[in-house]
Amino acid sequence: MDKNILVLPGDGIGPEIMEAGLLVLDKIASTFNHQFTIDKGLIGGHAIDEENDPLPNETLLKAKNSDAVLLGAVGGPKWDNNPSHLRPERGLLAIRKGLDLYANLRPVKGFKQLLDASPLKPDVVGGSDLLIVRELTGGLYFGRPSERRDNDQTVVDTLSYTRKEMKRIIVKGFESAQLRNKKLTSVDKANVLESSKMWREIVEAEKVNFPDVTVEHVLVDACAMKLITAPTSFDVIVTENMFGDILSDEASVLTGSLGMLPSASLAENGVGLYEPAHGSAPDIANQNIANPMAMILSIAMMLRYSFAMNDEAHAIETAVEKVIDQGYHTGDLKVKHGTKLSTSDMAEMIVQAI
Ligand SMILES: NC(=O)c1ccc[n+]([C@@H]2O[C@H](COP(=O)([O-])OP(=O)(O)OC[C@H]3O[C@@H](n4cnc5c(N)ncnc54)[C@H](O)[C@@H]3O)[C@@H](O)[C@H]2O)c1
Ligand SMILES: CC(C)[C@H](C(=O)O)[C@@H](O)C(=O)O
Ligand SMILES: [Mg+2]
Repeated sequence: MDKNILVLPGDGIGPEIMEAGLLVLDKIASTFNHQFTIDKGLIGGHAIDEENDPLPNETLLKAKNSDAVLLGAVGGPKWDNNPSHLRPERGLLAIRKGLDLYANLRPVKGFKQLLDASPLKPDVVGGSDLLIVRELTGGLYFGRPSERRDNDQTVVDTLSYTRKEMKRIIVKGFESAQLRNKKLTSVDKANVLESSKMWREIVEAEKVNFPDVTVEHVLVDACAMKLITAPTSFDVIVTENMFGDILSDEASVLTGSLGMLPSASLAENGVGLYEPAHGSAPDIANQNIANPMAMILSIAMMLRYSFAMNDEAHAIETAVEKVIDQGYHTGDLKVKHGTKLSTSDMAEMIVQAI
């Protein structure tokens, strides 16, 4: 198959993990006889430096005309004091909105060999395997007004959702649960927020269409606690944008590192974007020590969700598992035994395992 992929390496460790990921993609192309044509584009801090725009029009156009988009990460201290329209993160929000990527799937899978990399007890973390389905184009991130008032004495951010926006992500949550272990946890703050009350109503209304799925409602604060005390009680979690952002970083602790969490951002019909759940990790950038596995597993998600290449996706996932089983890891995974590898050596090891 021939596919056109837009690659957006971004900032910080973005280019390093992207290079690692593309080595693996190359190996998939040669092994399975596919042609992946790569075009590159600017986003985030680099785009601000070169085009004075965190998401140049050209990048969005290229993304819309591609078969899928791969993104490294954006952001870094260099741009932290920029005015908000010139922050790298704005580029990320704009491409999510521009492609209508409403559904962000973040699988969290604990590997047996990495149990001791988690600060949590092995008997609590063991067997963790859940999916966070996060709404990605609404809520506080996009609500208007979002501004300072009263001579800088008041600030307003708006949490706004349409019924339609909530329904489509909730349905995605149910469908995802149907494809997994048929248990859906809907996370909200319905004891306080009007948006959450409507969210809960929609979940209740939808559940009749998914009779094989068991549904529970959990308040977000309690969910944060349960995620690290009883992680194996979860299968699929569906939640709004900011709750999903926070819970997914928390859930990464189950895997031993944020560097293990891939993600897929999907539209109703259209191009998907694949990126690690982590950021640009400026503290370890340019040292060839970042963990490339979240990026590599995001590429597997691209193969599965955008190209229906299930065997190819499986080949990557199995290779990652094999390399971990052999005791290889990157420095972020604080395991007691095994061999520590650089970013590029880890990629090479995974390539060899395919
Ligand atoms: N999708 C994205 O592009 C994205 C996501 C989150 C944060 N950010 C941005 O990234 C910048 C840094 O944010 P932050 O420090 O809060 O979060 P971060 O995710 O970049 O880093 C948090 C911690 O995890 C470590 N880490 C993250 N990914 C790693 C990897 N692959 N391998 C090894 N260690 C890894 C970092 O070294 C750091 O100690 C900010 O500008 C933020 O806005 C971007
Ligand atoms: C960088 C930031 C805007 C982004 C988010 O909050 O969505 C990040 O934290 C993520 O999880 O992808
Ligand atoms: Mg985040």
